[in-house]
Amino acid sequence: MTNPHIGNTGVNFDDEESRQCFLAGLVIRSLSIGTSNWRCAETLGNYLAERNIMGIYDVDTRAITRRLRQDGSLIGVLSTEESKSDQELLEMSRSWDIVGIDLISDVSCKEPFEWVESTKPDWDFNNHERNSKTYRVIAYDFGIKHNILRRLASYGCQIIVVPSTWPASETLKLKPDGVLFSNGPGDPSAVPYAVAIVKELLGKVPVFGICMGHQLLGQALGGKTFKMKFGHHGGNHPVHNIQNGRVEISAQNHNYAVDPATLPKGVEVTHINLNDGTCAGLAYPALNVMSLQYHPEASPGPHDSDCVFRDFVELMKSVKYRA
Ligand SMILES: NC(=O)CC[C@H](N)C(=O)O
Repeated sequence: MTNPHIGNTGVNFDDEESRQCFLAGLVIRSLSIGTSNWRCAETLGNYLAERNIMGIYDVDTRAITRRLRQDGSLIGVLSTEESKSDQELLEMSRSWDIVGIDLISDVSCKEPFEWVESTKPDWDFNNHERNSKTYRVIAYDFGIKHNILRRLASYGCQIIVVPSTWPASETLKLKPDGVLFSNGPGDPSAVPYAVAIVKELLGKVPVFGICMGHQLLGQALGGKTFKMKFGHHGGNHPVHNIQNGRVEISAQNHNYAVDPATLPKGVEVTHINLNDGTCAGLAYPALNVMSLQYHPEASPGPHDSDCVFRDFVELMKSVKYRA
């Protein structure tokens, strides 16, 4: 965390975004000595300890951030074994790399399940123009954030979540109006089985990709993804939505991006990250494809991108009534 003071609001369970905390470790500058928030259910320290997640404080995280901005992402090691020599720690760091590793399999659900919960009315920030029709959506879980499912449900979707390896043929048997490819950790080139599923569904049903889902779509359309110097991580990334000319302030968390120069003709770049000009969204109207590189469902920050869920519903609607 770059913010120096962490833990002052504690942790609440309503804000958890997956069935389990998949964090490997947390590095912060200073841990708040007290918690004060009306939603707080537990302190950050206890939350991590109960889940056996390593956390370290009193680290100059801003110095680390400056180093990473200069050199690009680096591998670090966190250990509780004080007996390890510097040499052993260096060897540990060299034994792991994010590139080429399938991080999806461990976090994806193992069986399909139905999702019904929508955003609680008190928290819903955009309940006008709601679609009353119900659209059936199959959501591929590559590490899906629950708020994506809540937002889809709030926009009138009936959702079945399926594992990352769920065959395209089984999805089509469920006669969906649309398919969502979720966010998920790691290198999109390390999961060719997922790209193959996406490819098989292209053109057969409207699809929406978010983050990892967007990268898998990029590859399925014939494009390439690449690892960025240090990625995009934060709640305030400006994005130019080319379709309506607006700038959206968005939440982003990814290390890879789609290289638009590698995409075939007909694929449109719909969104651009204004910090570095990278591709932040795609559309391929001929195949009813749309995708975003960032998190339209993220609600701790601005809600500028929430309307993309309505766009997906509109896409499903237009295909349904054309058929
Ligand atoms: N948030 C995500 O889905 C991350 C996307 C991808 N795995 C990356 O790190 O680039």
